[in-house]
Parts: sequence; structure tokens; C-alpha cells
Amino acid sequence: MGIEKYRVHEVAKDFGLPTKTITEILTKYAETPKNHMQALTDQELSLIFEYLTQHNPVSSIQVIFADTYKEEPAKEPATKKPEPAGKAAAPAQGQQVRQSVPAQSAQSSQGGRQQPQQQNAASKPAAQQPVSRVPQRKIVDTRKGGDVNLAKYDERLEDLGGERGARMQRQQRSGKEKIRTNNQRRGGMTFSNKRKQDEAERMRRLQLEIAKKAPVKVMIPDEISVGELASRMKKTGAEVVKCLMKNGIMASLSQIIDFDTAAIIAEEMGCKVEKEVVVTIEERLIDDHEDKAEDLVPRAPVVVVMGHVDHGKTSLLDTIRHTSVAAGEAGGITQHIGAYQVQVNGKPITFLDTPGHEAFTSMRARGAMITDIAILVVAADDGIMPQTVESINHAKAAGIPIIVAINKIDRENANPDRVLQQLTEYGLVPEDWGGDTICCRISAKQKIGIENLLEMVTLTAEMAELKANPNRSAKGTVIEARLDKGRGPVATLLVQNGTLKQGDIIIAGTAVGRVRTMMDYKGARLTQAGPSVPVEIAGLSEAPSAGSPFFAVADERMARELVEQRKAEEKAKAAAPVQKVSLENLFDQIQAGERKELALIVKADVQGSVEAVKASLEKLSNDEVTVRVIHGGVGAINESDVMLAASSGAIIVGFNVRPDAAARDGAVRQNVDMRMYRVIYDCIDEIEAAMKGMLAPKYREVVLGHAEVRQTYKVSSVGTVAGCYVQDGKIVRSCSVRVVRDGIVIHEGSLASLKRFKDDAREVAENYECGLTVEKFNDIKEGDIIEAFTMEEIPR
Ligand SMILES: Nc1nc2c(ncn2[C@@H]2O[C@H](COP(=O)(O)OP(=O)(O)OP(=O)(O)O)[C@@H](O)[C@H]2O)c(=O)[nH]1
Repeated sequence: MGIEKYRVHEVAKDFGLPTKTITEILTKYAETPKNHMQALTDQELSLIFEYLTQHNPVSSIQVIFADTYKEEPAKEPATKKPEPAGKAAAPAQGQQVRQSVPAQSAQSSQGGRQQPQQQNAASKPAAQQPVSRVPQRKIVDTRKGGDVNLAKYDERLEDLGGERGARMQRQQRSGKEKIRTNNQRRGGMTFSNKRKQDEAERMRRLQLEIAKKAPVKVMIPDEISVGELASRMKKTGAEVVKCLMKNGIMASLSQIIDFDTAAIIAEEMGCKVEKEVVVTIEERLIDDHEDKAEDLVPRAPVVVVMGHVDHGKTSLLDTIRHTSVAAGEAGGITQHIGAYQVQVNGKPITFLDTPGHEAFTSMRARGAMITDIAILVVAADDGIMPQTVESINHAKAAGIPIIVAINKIDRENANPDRVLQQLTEYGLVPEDWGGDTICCRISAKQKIGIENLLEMVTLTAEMAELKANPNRSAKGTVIEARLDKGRGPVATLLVQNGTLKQGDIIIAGTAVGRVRTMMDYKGARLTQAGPSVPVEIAGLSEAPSAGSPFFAVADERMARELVEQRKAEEKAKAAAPVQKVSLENLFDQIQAGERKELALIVKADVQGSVEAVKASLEKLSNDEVTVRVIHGGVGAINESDVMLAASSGAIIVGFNVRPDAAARDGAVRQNVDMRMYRVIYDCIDEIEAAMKGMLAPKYREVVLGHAEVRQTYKVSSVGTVAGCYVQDGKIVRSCSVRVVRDGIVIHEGSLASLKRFKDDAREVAENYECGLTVEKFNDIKEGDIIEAFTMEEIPR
């Protein structure tokens, strides 16, 4: 077209249109919108022409010719001044011109020269009709170029250039053709594009519709938060919460629900459920497959010795060890490694060489079930004592058989029958009396009845059909571990399944390493150890904690990765509070189906109270939750009670008793809920309310401190003054106090006075002495503990 730098505003001006109209056309149809100063490409120009052509149709063909004539003279007036003739008749003439055009069309070539005068006259009305100007422009550029002028040029070119001209002409034609078809295509494309878009939109809607109808497939892992489930089902959180509520589950978006619940909800909401199997490093690393029955072979039983203080546990363990060693290899030096094995009639028995139930319970608290049988040592001259009862309850809670060893029968005042009688009170009916509890009379010191006891152990083990598969990688539990100056971390391991070999890579808690050396309890080097064999090994990166499970693994790199992961988890766990059972969360746990049993430990000042409370509390059992007192005893709440509570998920209930310092610390550390009561009915009411979710404790007791009574003075006008030493915390004048004697609360009330030397004191801090009197209580004795406490409102 030969138009160079034809700017938007120029085009607009030429068409007599506002620049905005042109830019609008471009915005609508061109690829890039333009502002008024920008130059237009040929394509954009033709686009504008095309648009204006389509939107400004010409009324008749005459107009075109009229314009053709008008166009040329338009250039000439500058040189040739138009004659002012017929000025008045101009409008009418303009009309005439248009009508006369057909007659002139035949001689169109001369038209240009013959018309100036008329044109001049016609130019005015044309200017007065801006609407008609637009089509005029359009026609000049497209039609005129094609139909009139080009044909003329073609003729000339043909004459002039011959072949070349013909070629050019062809090119020109095809070029023009191209432009046209391009234009046509453009227009067509806009149209078909729209259709295509419509079509695509329809298809999209259709697919959506189908997708909506087809059930969404959701992958649900073992546990999932309500929010995550909602997003996986492509539903809103509210919809899911509503559905959960419909099913009787009150859960917020962040709450975790198990697979079964999630699956029910998902199916109800029209989804197809698939279980998501998440393979952790642990699962990849640790071979935890079930053994086939044919691979299993009998293994030695693992036995623990329990009982009351001084009833002879250590003596019994020593006797057994020495008897067996003496019998096996005379003069053999035994090494203490926390566990050992003895042979009874060619059958091995593994003893955990850690007397007492502390170690046993602490392991169980970690979930380690390592013992198969418990030997309960009861001194025949002493009978059943508090720790004997604890031991019975620990073993019962672990679900292992108990063999009673009635010890010290050599003593003169030994009364084994009384022990048998007492045992029945704890549900252990001796075989002699028609029950199924094996009771052996022994003397650990005099080595009487030991063999029989051991035979009974093997017999019990046989009954239990204890088996393991020695042909797999080893797994077991850490019995104890320490840091040896020369050998580094050393651990006693009990292999529970498989065979541990020297050089194996093992992982135990956050410890990892290769088994560098392996020894049995006699200190003899071993290259491998099968099921139920205790060994001491060196080679771990650190000393693992007792009770941790260990595994022999194949991939050291992955094992180290797992250790790192565990360390990070431990760190996170240490930062997060542990969710254990308490009366406050009991109802929630029952509701969530997490708790079917409420385990309680009852401690009271007298046995009568224990029995009464036990009976009343167990009667609270209902369809949803069973109340079970797993241990009851007389005396202060001790660390062992706390450990049992921690390992069994129990709440401790105390009547007129207090926890000792170790128990208090342990309870805080292990998050064990301890409830102290003075009246049985208060306890029953509170637990009943907690089970029904109606517990509304508004106040919480805060212990301020403890003072020990060192001296007492009788002052006639005031009563008994106690000279005390504040052991911990502080004693505050306005606080409440309880007087505790041997772990038993003998009085609860408030202070009548608090003095430092002769002056009244508002409070007395730790490690200071003070004098105090208790309101309406004068029976204070030396050695009593004054516990100071206040009631604090629990913020809701
Ligand atoms: N006469 C007699 N004394 C025994 C017998 N068994 C143990 N004793 C004695 O009872 C006391 C306590 O024995 P231990 O074996 O230390 O008792 P324990 O149960 O291990 O005690 P703790 O380790 O304190 O829990 C020791 O003086 C033993 O000598 C026995 O069969 N006969």
C-alpha cells in the first residue's frame, strides 16, 4: 500500500472518526492494542478497513463512483481553482451527480477531467454528511484498487513487460487473493474460534457433570485430619463436619480421625475409598513380617523376679546363677550384664537380673514386653506386703503367668500357709487349694527347693509354647546400656526373635552401629546369639535407653537416616505436651472411642478404704467404659504407683494419702493425673461426672511448699507451736495446710499463725525456719510434714 508510518490518529483523522474508535477496533480485533501515536502495520490497517467496510455499508453503487470522481479532484483544487458556478444549486447538483454517475461510467477515464466543477459543487454536501465519508474511503482503497485501477495497470503491464508482466500480474493477483483469503479467513477464524470456544466450554461442562456424578476416588491413610479428608474428597470442611456430626462424631477440621471413620464418611459422601499405604523408612528398613508356623522353634522363657523389699529377690537370683554356673563350669566367673541364662535339664531359662518391678515396669511403660513369666518372691515369715501386691498387679497388668516362690522357709517363724491364704485374697489360688497358681516353697539362702522352682518355670514355659524363628534378622529389646570408658557405649540386649550376628548393623532408638563385639553373661565371646539369648554388645553410636527395641538391619545409610528422623521426632515430642488420660479429658476420649476402660490406682490410709473405694468405683462401669482398679494399696503414693499408672494409662486416686516427692516429680514428668480426696463420695461423684462429661472443676489445688516439723512447744494460750524447716517452696500465712504423717493426711485446715523468730511473717521461703500453729489442731508431732497449698481458679 506504500503507506509508511501511518499512525492511528492519522487514520482516525482521515476517516473523520475519533481516535478512540480506531483504537477500539484494534483492541477488539488486532493482536496488540495501540495508542494514538503508534504506527500501524498493513495488516492492522486492512483490519480497520475491513471493519469499517462491514459496519458502514454503501447505500448504492453510484456513491462509489461519485466518490471516485470526488477523490481525484480533491488533489487538484490546489492547482486548479474551482469555478464558483452554481453555488446556490450545489446541494441539488450533488444529488444530480450521484444520479448521473451510471451514464458516465462508460467513460470513466475522462470523468476525472470533466467533473471538477461538479465535484466542487458536490464536495460541500459530502462534507456535511460525515457518515458517507467512511464508506467513501473504504471504497477507494479496496474496490477501486481492484476493479478499476489495477485492471488498467494490468493492461499496461502486459503490453510493456510481456512475460514478466504476466508473471507479476499473476503474483499480484495471487497476492491480492491471498490478502483477501487472509481477510476472509481472519473473519472466519474469529467466527469459528468463537464456535470452538463454545464447543470447548460445553465439553468442559459436560466433563464436569460426568466427574460430579462419577464417585471421587479418595486415598485415605491410617489417620487423616478432617480438613485433609475434605480437600481430598473435593468437599468443603463444613460438609464433612456435618456428615461426621450426623454420624455422632464431633470433630473439628484439625482433628485427626482414623481410617475406618474416614472411610465411612467418604463413602457416605459418595466417594470411592482406597487405603493409602504410606511406606515409611522404618517399614522399608525393618523386616517385621510375621513368621510362618513351620519356621518357629521353641525358645527359652524370659523370667523376671519380683517381690517386696528384703524378701530375697537378689538372693534367689544369685543362688540360681551360682547353682547353674557351678553345675556347668566350676569356678566360672560370672559377669553382670543385666540378664543371664541357666540350663535346667538341658533347657535354657533366661533371667532378667534386675530385681524389683521398677525396671520391669519402666520397660513396660516403653511398650517393651520382654518377660514371659514372673517369679513372685514372698518371705514366708513376713507374708504379703505392699510391694508384693504391687508386683502382683504389675504382672497381671502385663498378662504374664505368676509363679510364687515362698522364700525363707528355713526360718523358724516361717508360715507358708499364711502366705497361701493371703494369696487367695489377691486372686492367686494355689494349686494345692484347687487353683492354678504354682507355689514353691524355697530357701534362697539354704538353696532349698530351687530346682523344683526352676522345673516349674520350664513347665510353665512349655505350657506357654514360646517360640521364635532363629533364621531371620534379629530383633529384641535393650535391657540396659552404659558408657564404658574403654569400650564406648555398651548395651545388654535380649534377642527376642531371629539371630544377632557379629558385624550386624543394628538400630536401637536413636543409637545405630555395627555389632563390634558380642559377649554372653559369662564374658565369653559370641559370634551369634539366637532368640531369648542375652548378650552384651559394643559398637553403637550412643547408649540406648533401657526398654528400647533394637533391630538388625541391612542398610546402614537408611538406618542412620531413620536415627536422624527419630531424633527430630524426639525433639518435637519433647516440645509438645503429652496427651494422657485425666479426668478432664476422659469424657472426650470416651466419646472419641479412644477409651473403653478407665484404669485406676487406689491408695488409701487404711485397707478398708481401698476395698470400699475399689468396689464403689468398679460399679461405675457402664456400656461405654469399664472402670477397673488395677492396683490398690495402703500408704503414700510412691514412684512405683506413678510408673504403673504411666505404663497402664491409669489415674491415681488417693484417700487421705499424699504422693511422696519422687511420685510428685514422676507424675509431672509422665503426665499422670493424681486425685486426692478426703471423702469417698467426693471421689465417686467426681469420677462419675468425668465419665459423663459433666466434670466442671473450677478450682485446682496448687501446692506451695512443704515444711518439716522439727520441734513442738506447748503454749498454754495458743496450743501447739510447731518449729518447722521449709524444705521446698514456701509457706504463706494465708494458705491452707494439711498435716501429713508418714504419707497420710491427718488434718486439713488453715494456719493460725506464722512467725519468723518472734515476728509475724507473711511468708517463709525454702531453707528457712519458722514457727507455726494450725487452726483447731494441736496434735502436731515432730517429723510431721506441713503441706501448704491454695486453691487456684482454672481459667476457662
Ligand atoms: N533365712 C533366710 N534368709 C534369707 C533367705 N533369702 C534371703 N534371705 C535374707 O534376706 C535378706 C534380704 O535378701 P535380699 O536377697 O537382699 O532381698 P531382696 O528382695 O533382693 O531385697 P532388696 O534388694 O532390698 O529389694 C538378706 O539378708 C538375705 O540373706 C532365705 O531363704 N532364708
